[in-house]
Amino acid sequence: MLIVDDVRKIYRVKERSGLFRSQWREVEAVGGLSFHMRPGKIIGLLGINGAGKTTTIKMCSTLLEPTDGTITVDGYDAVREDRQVKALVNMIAGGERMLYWRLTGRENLQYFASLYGLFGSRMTERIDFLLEQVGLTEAADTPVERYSKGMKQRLQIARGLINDPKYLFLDEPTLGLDAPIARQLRRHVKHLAAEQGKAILLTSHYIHEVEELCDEVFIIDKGRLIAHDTPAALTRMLAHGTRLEVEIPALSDALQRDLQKMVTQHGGTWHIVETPAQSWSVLLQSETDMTAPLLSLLAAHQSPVLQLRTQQPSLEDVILELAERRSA
Ligand SMILES: Nc1ncnc2c1ncn2[C@@H]1O[C@H](COP(=O)(O)OP(=O)(O)OP(=O)(O)O)[C@@H](O)[C@H]1O
Repeated sequence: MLIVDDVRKIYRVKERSGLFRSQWREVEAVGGLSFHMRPGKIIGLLGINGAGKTTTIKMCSTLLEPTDGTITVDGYDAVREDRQVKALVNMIAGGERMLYWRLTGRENLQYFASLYGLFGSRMTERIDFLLEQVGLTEAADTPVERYSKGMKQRLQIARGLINDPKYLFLDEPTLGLDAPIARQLRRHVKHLAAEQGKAILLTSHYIHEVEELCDEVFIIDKGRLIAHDTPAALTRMLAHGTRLEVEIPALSDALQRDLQKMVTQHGGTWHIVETPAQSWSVLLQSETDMTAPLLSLLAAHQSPVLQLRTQQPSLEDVILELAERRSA
């Protein structure tokens, strides 16, 4: 298990305070964060304001030392026993950092393998296996500068798996990827956890991605934990109300007046979302379910219902609600 226990990180930043003077200012990037990573589980780290996600990942992967608190990985201390910890962890960042463009995919992997002390036939076997796993066997000997975005991202995955880490950190892994490639990558991440038992920590600005992949979500604001649960429980706990979208062929003044009356009685709101040719689409929001009164109102106006959809609140609504509360 990877255990982050009450970890703080303070950066010291030098700032000019006059023409010839400068002074040090402290920035608390992470302030007393605790969580666990377990085999086969994917946890999501979602941030609100300058949350400290990247700093946390860097501390867990031994690239930065915490100012306070401890990180232990299978019993090894991430600061004192960083060599043992390095063998157990790895990080995959989105974008195109960390790859050497002039080298081929295989050469890139050979370089990173050598950093982990892998040489000879063990290295060749591992690289062949990973190239196969990410579907780059054919392109293995092509320079990376000729790879597409999706191929570079798959090579990043192979790079992050070179030491067969038990704990894997994915920092914005789908950043800038086209939808089909991002979907393929999400499938791969699920597979790594479910089939290979990797413990995965994911940060992403795409909240639907976190919702789809993560067993648990930690929401942090300015380096502090403000909510932690499964995506479903967080959604139930925080996002209130229901949304109804109804499509009708006509929206008379009389119907608009009665709709307004009904919505006011339920303490809700309504507005027209789109007006495709020959129909009207209306979105209604309230704390209580308005389906039954809406249908009887439409029946009273002899208005056919072309479509009726109920939208449940999403994790995205939860994050927006939390962000609003915290800036209020
Ligand atoms: N090297 C550094 N020196 C000083 N301050 C830093 C440094 N790195 C990060 N910070 C500050 O620490 C805070 C947390 O930064 P961090 O990059 O960890 O957050 P993040 O959640 O990953 O942000 P984002 O989602 O914008 O990438 C921010 O206020 C940032 O300005």
